[in-house]
Amino acid sequence: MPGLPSGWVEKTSKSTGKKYYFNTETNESQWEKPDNEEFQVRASHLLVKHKGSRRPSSWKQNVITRTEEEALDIIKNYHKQITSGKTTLAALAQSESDCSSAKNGGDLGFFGPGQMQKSFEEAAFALKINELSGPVYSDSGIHLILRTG
Ligand SMILES: O=C(O)CN(Cc1ccccc1)C(=O)c1nc(-c2ccccc2)[nH]c1C(=O)O
Repeated sequence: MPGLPSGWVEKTSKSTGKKYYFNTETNESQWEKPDNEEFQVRASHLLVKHKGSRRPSSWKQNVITRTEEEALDIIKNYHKQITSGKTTLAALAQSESDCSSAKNGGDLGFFGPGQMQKSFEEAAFALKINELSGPVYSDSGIHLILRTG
C-alpha cells in the first residue's frame, strides 16, 4: 500500500477504537486514509489477450484463441503504429483493446502501488509522463502502457 503523505500519522480513536488519520502539521484529522498523489501515476493501456490469459475472453471476442506469440506480434505492430504517429494509443485501445477500459480509450485513471498486477505496476511507474512502454506481460495478457499523469 502507498505510504502516508508527509505530516500524516495513523491514530486510533479513544472513543470508538476506529483508526483515523491526523496531520501533525495542520492538526486536521480525517477518517479516510489520505491519498498519496506523489505515489500515484495515471496511465492508459492497450491489452491483447491470448489463449494463456487468466481470462481468455473480452468484450471483443467471447473465446480468445490467439497464441501468446501472435499476441506479441499484434502488440509490436500497434507499437509501431503509435511511435510512427500513424495513430494514438487511445484510438487503438478504443477499438482493439481486450480490456474493459477500451471504452475509455484505455484510460485507467490514477493508481498507486499495490493496486495493479506487479509487472504492470512496475512498468507503469518506470515510465515518464507521455512515455510509451514496450510489450508488458501480465496474467491478463500483453499490454502497451502510456503514462499520462
Ligand atoms: O485477469 C483476470 O482474471 C481477469 N481480468 C482482470 C479484470 C477483469 C475485469 C476488469 C478488470 C480486471 C482481466 O482479464 C483483465 N485485466 C485487465 C487489466 C490488467 C492490468 C491493468 C489493467 C487492466 N483488464 C481485464 C479485462 O478483462 O478487462
